[in-house]
Amino acid sequence: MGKVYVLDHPLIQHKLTYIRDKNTGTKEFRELVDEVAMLMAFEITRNLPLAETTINTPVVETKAKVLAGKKIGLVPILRAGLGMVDGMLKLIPAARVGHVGLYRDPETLEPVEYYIKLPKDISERELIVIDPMLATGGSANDAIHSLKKRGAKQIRLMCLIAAPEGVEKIQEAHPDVDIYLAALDEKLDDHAYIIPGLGDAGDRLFGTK
Ligand SMILES: O=P(O)(O)OC[C@H]1O[C@H](OP(=O)(O)OP(=O)(O)O)[C@H](O)[C@@H]1O
Ligand SMILES: O=c1cc[nH]c(=O)[nH]1
Ligand SMILES: [Mg+2]
Repeated sequence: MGKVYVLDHPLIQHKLTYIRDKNTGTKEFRELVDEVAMLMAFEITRNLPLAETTINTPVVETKAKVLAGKKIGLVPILRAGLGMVDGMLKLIPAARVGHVGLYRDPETLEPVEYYIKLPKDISERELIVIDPMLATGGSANDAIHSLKKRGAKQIRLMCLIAAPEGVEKIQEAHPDVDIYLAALDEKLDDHAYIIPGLGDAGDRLFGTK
């Protein structure tokens, strides 16, 4: 079964509080999501392999470490996932970015895919699927199925906030996928919104409500 990591770094937790606050406006919300995504990228890249190289400092020749060149792909789920891409690219600037467009039908709560565009070599990349919200898990589940159908082999999922229902769904459907969160919340409400959550991530990011 996939592991669940809650990234409890104090800076992530502090910023998440302001992201949740309904009095935080669009500009600040966007900036905070960007910052938290960057901090989460720092944590999620902890296990990247290193290689040894030889360099010359101004004083002496020495052995030093460089990234071993593991290929990474970021896959935001549109729309809300877009808000986390730039923050992650600040730390992983060479990552390729694929896009999966999905929205959750407000009546059926079923995800509807409307767009997909991925780097050609996804089977060679470690993919990080990004979405601020993991609620029922339907959207992330579909996105991951879509990626696997197209050859993806190594996938991780990174979200700001998850409900236990969403985590369970991904763990059941994709036991090979580890999940990285800033918070694991209490439950879903009757409209499948996360409680306490942050409201509608896409609307708050793009000011559409
Ligand atoms: O786990 P689920 O129950 O599937 O819900 C989570 C999905 O809902 C939100 O997207 P939404 O459908 O609001 O689309 P948007 O990003 O375009 O606003 C969110 O960004 C996730 O993609
Ligand atoms: O709480 C939720 C659930 C789904 N999508 C959101 O944006 N927020
Ligand atoms: Mg939305």
